[in-house]
Amino acid sequence: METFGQRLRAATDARGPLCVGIDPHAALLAKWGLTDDVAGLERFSFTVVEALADRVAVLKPQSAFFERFGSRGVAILESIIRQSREAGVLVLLDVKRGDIGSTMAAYAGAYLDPDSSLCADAITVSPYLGVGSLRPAFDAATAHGGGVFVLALTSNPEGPGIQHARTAGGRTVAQTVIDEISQLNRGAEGLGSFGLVVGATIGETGHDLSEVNGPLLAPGLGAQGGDPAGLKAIFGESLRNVLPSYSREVLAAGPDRVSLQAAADRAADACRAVIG
Ligand SMILES: O=c1ccn([C@@H]2O[C@H](COP(=O)(O)O)[C@@H](O)[C@H]2O)c(=O)[nH]1
Repeated sequence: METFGQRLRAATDARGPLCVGIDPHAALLAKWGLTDDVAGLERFSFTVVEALADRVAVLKPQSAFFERFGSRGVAILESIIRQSREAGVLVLLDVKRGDIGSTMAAYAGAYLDPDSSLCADAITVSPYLGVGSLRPAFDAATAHGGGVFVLALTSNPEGPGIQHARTAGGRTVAQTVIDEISQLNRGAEGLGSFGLVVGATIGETGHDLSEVNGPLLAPGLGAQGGDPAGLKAIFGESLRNVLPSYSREVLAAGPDRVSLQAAADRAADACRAVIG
């Protein structure tokens, strides 16, 4: 079975290193001339999938914007995950789950087991209960060829308060997460399937990403002020494993399909110029 890391590498080699987030903000629905309800959510999401599924390496639906419409929103999330995967684009579900191991096993079943209608290629998780508590997600990903991205150095300004704090051993909390994920990718053939989330806004922090050998999701480009030109300072020699991610900056170009595609192409070109 091909691993998630191998599938991601093939996708970025073929289509360029770009992830586009599907974040149906109320403000974007209004900008697109859509109603802030389930019908607007559906039109918005399917338009993005139809415009970009054969163009970008990864689509990243943000679960929160679907959950806010309850079960009918989650049903649309299920549909776009299925349609996107059928169209050949990898789906990273940004759902940021994290809990004690026994509960984490249920989340892993929901998002990484192919028998679930919410199964994606990969998910985001939070290590706040300890990286070890995420073990059921790592095991499910290994069993089913999926991927897991663990929050390490997030793009928001509140992140460093906790992520840069020092543990008893002297390393930062983020470096501890980075090192544990690096261990999981040891011995992987090609790119590992266990990734990290490292914001494109954080600048140079002195964290060592050189041993990760897994994908590095870089959100925060565009709307949050991150710029592809800043990626080298953050990622250094690990630049080749970076998966830059844009949501609002690209989505704001809709609803016209050609404009959405042009915005994604511009973002991909800007990232390719830095990452190669
Ligand atoms: O550190 C993080 C982790 C996740 N995100 C998510 O990415 C998108 C960013 O959207 P933009 O419109 O491009 O700002 C959003 O879904 C966040 O929840 C992040 O921004 N930072």
